[in-house]
Amino acid sequence: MSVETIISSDTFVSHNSLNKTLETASNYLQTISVWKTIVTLIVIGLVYDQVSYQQKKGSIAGPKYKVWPIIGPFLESLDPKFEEYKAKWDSGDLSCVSIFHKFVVIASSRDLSRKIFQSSKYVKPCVVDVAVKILRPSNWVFLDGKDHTDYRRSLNGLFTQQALSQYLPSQEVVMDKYIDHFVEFSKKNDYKPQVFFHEMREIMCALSLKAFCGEYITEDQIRKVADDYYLVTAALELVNFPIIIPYTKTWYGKRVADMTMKIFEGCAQMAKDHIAAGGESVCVLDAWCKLIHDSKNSDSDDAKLYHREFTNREMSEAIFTFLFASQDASSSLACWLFQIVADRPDVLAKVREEQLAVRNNDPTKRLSLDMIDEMHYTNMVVKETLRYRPPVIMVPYVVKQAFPVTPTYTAPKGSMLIPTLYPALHDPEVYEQPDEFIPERWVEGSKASEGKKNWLVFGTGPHVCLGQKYVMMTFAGLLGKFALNTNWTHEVTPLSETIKVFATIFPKDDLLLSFEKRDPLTGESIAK
Ligand code: HEM
Repeated sequence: MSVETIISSDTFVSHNSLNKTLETASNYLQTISVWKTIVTLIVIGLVYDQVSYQQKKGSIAGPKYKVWPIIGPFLESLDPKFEEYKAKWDSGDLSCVSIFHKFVVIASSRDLSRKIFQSSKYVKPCVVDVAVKILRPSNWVFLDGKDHTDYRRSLNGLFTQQALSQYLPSQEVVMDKYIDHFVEFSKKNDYKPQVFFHEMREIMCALSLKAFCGEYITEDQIRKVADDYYLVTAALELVNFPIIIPYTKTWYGKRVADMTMKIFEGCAQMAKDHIAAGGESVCVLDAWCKLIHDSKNSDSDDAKLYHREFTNREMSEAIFTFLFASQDASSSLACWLFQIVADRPDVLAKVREEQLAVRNNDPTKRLSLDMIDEMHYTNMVVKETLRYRPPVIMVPYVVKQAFPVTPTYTAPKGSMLIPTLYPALHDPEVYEQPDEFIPERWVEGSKASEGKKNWLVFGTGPHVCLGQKYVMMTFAGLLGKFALNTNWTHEVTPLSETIKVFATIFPKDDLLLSFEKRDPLTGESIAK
């Protein structure tokens, strides 16, 4: 047989077998049904999902496998439980969970949390997709890096001691109004304790709106925003549909946000006119317009921040972020503060004693920043409430580029990285008996007051809370006035100390209270 014959017969044989193979494959392909293809794709998807999870998880704590493929613990995340979060924090300094395609890393030690807050090169605040639509893409809160730092500098001036003291008189008017309202509300229920969760949200909203917009916002507008604002919170929950479909939560939320920003736009114009006419500054919008106005005659670096036009729309968007940032956290603090103090008559007695002392026994004396600075014990009570029940327990950030969080773990780009606040604020090394409420732990020079690294209530780093001084001032003033002018009772239920997570944290029984008017000098309840 010639070489050619061998080659050609071999070729013939291989052609023959190739044809057979193709035929068999084609027959096979014809026999497999669509569902088999789907099953195969699903299996590939599941395997990919598990492998990708293992790769991202590396050595940190977390479920060995995604127990619920693809969705992960999505169903649990719809109804988050504080105890489940706590178990997660206790499972390791870094732990993880994967929901759908989102890989989430949770940092629960003080130092890792601080590191994340301060690593703006690697992370930025994580906002739910729909937030951009509700708060609008042009909103300053979505700025990052230097743009964010510069914008923040222009807002810092609105929350200095001097600026805050201007807002206090109109805030005090709101406090007086709500003292009467809480008493009236209680009277209608024969002074039997009833749910005060909604009333606390309302007073917080009214206080903020007065501080932000002063007299430019009407009582009706305040009531409307206070009534509807919860729809914005619901629309911005971590788990929500990213597209706005009519008559869904996000649609209602956007409507309320637009309505509120429209009101703020009008207020911004009124503030501009008022300051241009030489008017006094009494609210955040005034203070902002005044800074812009005064900067015209200066070339300092700070003044240059205001050398451009701030449109009414831009100002309204910023004011909306203040309301958005403050409403849930402040309502949470208000609920815990009124509950905790009512349950501890010794604490309330000390607050009352101090309140009379700082007013030289004249309970009609109006609030001032100097007076609030003298309320050492009252301030400690507010601070201890923030430590004991920090309104914000975690702050979600997103990883911009692979982030070596520890020498052995790098958080992948695109993952969610969550520094926690609660564990640092319950660290037994800094706070003895961390689960006890002890205002005295904050006396000057104490371990707690020196442990500044643990004080993460307001975050730290470039995004640290803009309103922290405002919070301390408002709550010391508020607690003082209620302590002097009302006797309030709290009905303790088995759920009072159980923590409910709704963006921030609240007592699970929604806070059952009743208020009576009190004579500030004798302590007697005033005629019903
Ligand atoms: C008890 C009340 C409050 C608590 C516990 C609280 C807590 C926080 C926390 C934890 C952050 C994130 C910080 C970070 O990422 O490092 C934050 C950010 C912020 N807070 Fe507050 N906050 C409160 C009230 C307020 C109020 C009353 C305002 C405004 C008047 C406000 C304005 C802001 C703003 C604008 C940011 C974002 C800052 C930025 O991205 O640069 N907060 N807050």
